[in-house]
Amino acid sequence: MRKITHVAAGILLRADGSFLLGSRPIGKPYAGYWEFPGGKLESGESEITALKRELIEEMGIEVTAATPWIVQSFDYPHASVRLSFFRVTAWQGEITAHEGQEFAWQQPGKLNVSPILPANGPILRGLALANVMTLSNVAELGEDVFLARLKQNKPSWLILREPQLNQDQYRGLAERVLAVARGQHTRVLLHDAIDLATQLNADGVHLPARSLLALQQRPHLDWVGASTHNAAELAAASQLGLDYALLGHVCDTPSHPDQSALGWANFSALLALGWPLPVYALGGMSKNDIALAQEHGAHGVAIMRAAWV
Ligand SMILES: Nc1nc2c([nH]c(=O)n2[C@@H]2O[C@H](COP(=O)(O)OP(=O)(O)OP(=O)(O)O)[C@@H](O)[C@H]2O)c(=O)[nH]1
Ligand SMILES: [Mg+2]
Repeated sequence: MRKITHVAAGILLRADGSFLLGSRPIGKPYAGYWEFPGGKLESGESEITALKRELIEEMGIEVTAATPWIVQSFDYPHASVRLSFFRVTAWQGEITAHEGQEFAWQQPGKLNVSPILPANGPILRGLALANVMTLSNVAELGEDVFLARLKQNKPSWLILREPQLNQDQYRGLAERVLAVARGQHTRVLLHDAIDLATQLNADGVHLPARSLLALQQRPHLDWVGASTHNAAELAAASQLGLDYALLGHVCDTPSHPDQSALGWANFSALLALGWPLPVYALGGMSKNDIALAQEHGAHGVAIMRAAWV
């Protein structure tokens, strides 16, 4: 087996959602390619320590707030790398090119520099995901109130999960929700309905764990995510190349009174295994929990009840 090179890289984020790429200096493998600043762990170093050291060395900034995000493994001709990406939201000092590299702030989905390092494709996709994933709640609100709140709140991502409805009822609801969503930039993921999502040209599908485990390959839809509860399900979602996972439930929630909560310690221990896809904390979450969830390695929070009040 090839030796694995451990790398820590930082995604510097600004409040407007833009992130920083740097060009690889002349003389290194893939010179001129764009990457996230960072570099190899020295022996005995942790990922976060390496990240802080590399960003001082390469660009003269001191990281003051960073949370673990995703872990991507990739085989290059010259090396097998395991890249631990951090979201860096605060730093001190002026960004300065210490190695003759160039820097460019970029918006998710609108890159104006190229080429990007081959391992970084999924990372750029993940950056287009909002830090809140919203789950519908027609079951409790009724359809009229739900549709009114959907127009009012305009969530950027919506999972339409209504297991109490039969197929015909769900299809009717999906058509009405999509009609609203298209006018207001809400992306809609249908729940456990790959064929329907394709027929209605929805933005994607969200799979419950049992469907995730039964799938052999990623459905051909733009966005595909899944609900997970443990390492085996996270591994299945990773292997299929899904775009995100929900992991929970983290705290007790009225929707699953019979299942015991993971708690934050188990949640972060599961995420510390290192997954190549962004993971949302699910179960008893509200927007106030975003920072806490990110400190525990999440991309953000998945919210049901609290999203519609
Ligand atoms: N820094 C960084 N490295 C990446 C990214 N994506 C990616 O595949 N890599 C790979 O990770 C490996 C290590 O990165 P590096 O060349 O920055 O390491 P370093 O700063 O310690 O460089 P040095 O060994 O010349 O001092 C390279 O094989 C590089 O191709 C990325 O986004 N950022
Ligand atoms: Mg480097």
